[in-house]
Amino acid sequence: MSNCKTISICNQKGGVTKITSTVNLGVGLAMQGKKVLLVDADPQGDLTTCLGWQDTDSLGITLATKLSDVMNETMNDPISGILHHEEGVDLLPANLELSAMDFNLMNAMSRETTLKNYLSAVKDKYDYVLIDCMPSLGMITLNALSASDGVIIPVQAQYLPAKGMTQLVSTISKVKKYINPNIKIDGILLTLVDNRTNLARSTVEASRNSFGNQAKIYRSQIPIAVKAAETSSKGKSIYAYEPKSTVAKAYTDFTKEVLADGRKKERLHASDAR
Ligand SMILES: Nc1ncnc2c1ncn2[C@@H]1O[C@H](COP(=O)(O)OP(=O)(O)OP(=O)(O)O)[C@@H](O)[C@H]1O
Repeated sequence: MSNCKTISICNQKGGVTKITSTVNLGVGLAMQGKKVLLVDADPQGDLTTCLGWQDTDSLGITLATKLSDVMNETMNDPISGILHHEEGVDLLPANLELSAMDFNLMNAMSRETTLKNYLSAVKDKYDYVLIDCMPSLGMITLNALSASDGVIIPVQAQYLPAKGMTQLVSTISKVKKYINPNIKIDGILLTLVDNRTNLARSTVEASRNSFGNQAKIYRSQIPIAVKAAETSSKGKSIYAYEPKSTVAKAYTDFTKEVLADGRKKERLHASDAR
């Protein structure tokens, strides 16, 4: 059995730092010696451009290619087309071709598990697969959830998207019931936190109160900072761009929490096996 853990970074609300968190968690895990594959599951290809591949249209092989290969049973080399970033993470990129897949998957034999089937061919090469989900709950996101052991939900602390969260939690519950019994919400990551004001502090507290019963809220919070916003145009993680920043420190702490969850799971498996 593969020891790889697959995590979807998911929230159907846009602009909550899904991409930034995927990059910095991924590179953070790689810095701790883990082998990491990032999967861009958004046709906008923003994770791909954020990591430095600006011209996404020129990419010959993307996630769309891999999903088509699974559907048409034409997969020859699952690893081909995976890109290597200089900070030690691999990337399965995306571009606009992925937008057609939401429709194409509708008619596929195992439409919800096509991505899972692809990942099963590459998982043994990685410790973590992180899937950056698009801000909607369509077929591609359903495929991401069906392939995942865990979900991390970045939430902008200043807003209380209670309704959106309810929808997402209910979708994850349905995926668990009908498709993927192993999935669990690993936790909620409070992002874009501005701790300088009383209002911000009280909204973080309110977020804890309103989401705390749905899932764990990570102790680490990602502060709002211009330097973090700048990384998306630099093709780098925050550790390479501004290693001493509060955001780099916050993502390092968050990475440690994610690793600690992984170790807890390993211990549980080991004691189950005894
Ligand atoms: N800690 C931060 N402080 C300030 N700005 C940030 C921070 N992290 C990310 N940003 C900026 O916030 C915006 C949204 O971040 P990001 O693109 O990661 O969100 P997203 O949820 O993936 O968006 P989308 O839903 O469009 O895919 C980007 O412009 C990004 O550069």
